[in-house]
Amino acid sequence: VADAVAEGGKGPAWLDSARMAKQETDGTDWVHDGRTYSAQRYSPLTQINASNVNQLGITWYDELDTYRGVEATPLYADGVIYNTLPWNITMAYDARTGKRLWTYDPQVPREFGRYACCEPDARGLAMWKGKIIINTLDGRLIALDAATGKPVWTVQTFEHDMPYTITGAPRVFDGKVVVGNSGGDLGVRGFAAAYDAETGKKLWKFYLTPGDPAKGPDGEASDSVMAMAAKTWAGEWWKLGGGANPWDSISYDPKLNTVYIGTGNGSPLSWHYRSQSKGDNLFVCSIVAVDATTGKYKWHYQMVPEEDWDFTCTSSIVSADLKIKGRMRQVIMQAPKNGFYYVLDRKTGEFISAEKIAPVNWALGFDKKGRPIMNPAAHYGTDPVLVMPSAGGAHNWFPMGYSPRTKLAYLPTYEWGMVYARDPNYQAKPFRSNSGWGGYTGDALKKRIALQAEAAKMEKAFLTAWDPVAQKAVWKVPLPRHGNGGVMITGSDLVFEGTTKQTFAAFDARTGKILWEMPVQSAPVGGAITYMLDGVQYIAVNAGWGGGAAQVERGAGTELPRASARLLVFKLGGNVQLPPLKADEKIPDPPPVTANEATIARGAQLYAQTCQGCHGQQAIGGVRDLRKLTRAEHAKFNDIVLGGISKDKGMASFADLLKQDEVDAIHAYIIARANEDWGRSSESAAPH
Ligand SMILES: O=C(O)c1cc(C(=O)O)c2c(n1)C(=O)C(=O)c1cc(C(=O)O)[nH]c1-2
Ligand SMILES: [Ca+2]
Repeated sequence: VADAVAEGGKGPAWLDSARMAKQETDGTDWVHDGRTYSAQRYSPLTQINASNVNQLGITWYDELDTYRGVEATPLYADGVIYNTLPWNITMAYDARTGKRLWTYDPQVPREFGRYACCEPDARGLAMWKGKIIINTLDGRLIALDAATGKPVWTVQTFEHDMPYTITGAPRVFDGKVVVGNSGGDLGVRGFAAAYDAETGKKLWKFYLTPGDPAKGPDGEASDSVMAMAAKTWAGEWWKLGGGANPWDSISYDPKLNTVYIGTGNGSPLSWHYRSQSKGDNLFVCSIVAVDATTGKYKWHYQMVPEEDWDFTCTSSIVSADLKIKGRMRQVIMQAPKNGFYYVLDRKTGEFISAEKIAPVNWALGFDKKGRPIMNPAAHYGTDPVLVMPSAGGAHNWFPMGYSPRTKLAYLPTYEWGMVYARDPNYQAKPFRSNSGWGGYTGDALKKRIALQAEAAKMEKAFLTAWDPVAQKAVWKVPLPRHGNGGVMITGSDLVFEGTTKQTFAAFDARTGKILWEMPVQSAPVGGAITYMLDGVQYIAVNAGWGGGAAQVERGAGTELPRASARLLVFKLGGNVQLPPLKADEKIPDPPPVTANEATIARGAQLYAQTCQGCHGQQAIGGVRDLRKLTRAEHAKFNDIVLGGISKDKGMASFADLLKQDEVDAIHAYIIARANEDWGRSSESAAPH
């Protein structure tokens, strides 16, 4: 890459602290997940603006050859775009031509796909001093030579004694790579760890739930902090690990030398089964601040004590300096799944304010210290309860942004509720989905269906502009359905977002007026980036619908026919057309239903626990719509599920998890679903 040489001639993607600091005012590059350490996803570039954005068009695109969700925010430096896909397949592009310079496939063993709740996604990558740094679903952290894509060092960040995965981006903070992990919905012990970006040497590890007290200090967690946390738990929580996985946002303040770790739900998800309905369960659904050098605890703020709903405080953690009540405050802001927008002092962790971004009923308000006043009625028993928002979140991982010009935050919001009840027959199973929910029958099932129908009536989705000082929405643009993408904001006051209409759009940051919108055949869900090359401003985004929101849409039968994922690059006057969308494949003649109803019902339950993460609720859509299996594929069902013959396509054998009669029940369920929807195309499938 002849001209891909940074200032100082140190080679491509030569990012160091000095160049990182320059990003604050210089919009040429996009070198960090959230662009700068403040993670505002704001670029000062103004060449593309309200007067010309209607001329924006595609200048090149690349076929990414996957129907899985592409959630990554790409990076750009020195004429090269870096991108990462499901299974952590990573590539570099010549940004002038769109030609791939290298592709690195870390060969993630496909059986790890089953431990990813919401597809084997990768939300991003990092760079440091000529290296591109990725993590992998199976827990490796790999530094690649930015020029060649060849590994320079590799470390393993966890053992495989529990079903850990990684989907979040690694971040480099002044030479330290900080990584989190996932698995809170299955049962693991969440932690964050830091490594030296140049050598891969481990620097620190911070556990986010306490371990088995009988085992004493585990050598890596701070004893006094873990002792404090252990007091907030009951029972034998450590058996499933406790959860609190930092599966998305981890942020940093260089001046305070502080890393902010956003943590997820507990394992199991039900507070009753996790901790006997006792205690706050630190550090579940919290932001934990640690010293960047040592990993030592500084402070924490727990957004959801007594977590019971798969609320998650892993969403974007954005820093800004705000004038609040006449005083400049250094804050961090987060809109986690739980429906509130939080503003905290990033030095002390002091709670400044929180306000609802969507209907909420699990909390009734906040006390003086910022502890939520819990609504006891939202803690469900075996009788179903409608809780707002839902496990999908009023705002999930879709990147939030903040403009220092408009002083507004921008984020996709979602109004909905979900019916929760405890499964009376729950048995913890390692390496499986462990919610402790469901198992409804009889009257409980009837009540659940009625309550969920009520919740469906209030379903709304928006792009929301939020004033974090006044704590109120300034404008909201209604969008169809859940799962709208992350945002990117420019110095010309444009907000870019991918929508569930399968468009990429620009909004006026001050009014929400839509200024430009282009159909792109798949909803871009991750964050877009913008950069300057040869005096021209470009915008790049992955259009690859998928992830947790897509599962819900599939279950509701509202997923649109779409193209395989693409990296799209736009500029003013770009005039490249996408090829026409292929006609939707109809459900072919399925084998007849021969199983009895009980077997099909059992198959439905096993399907929900084991298959729907990739193949969609109700067997609709997903990476392969199983209603569309051919007769020949049906005949090979066992060889695929137990024999692993489709391993190369990402479908590893489930022989260690499923017995023959279970596979037969799942197969019976899929055949029943195919017969129900036979002759329809995916978008017209009836919801159940
Ligand atoms: O508790 C966890 O460890 C965990 C992990 C992940 C993940 O890694 O993708 C998600 C969630 N939880 C989750 O609750 C959730 O809603 C979710 C959505 C998505 C996605 O990629 O769309 N991932 C995850
Ligand atoms: Ca979760």
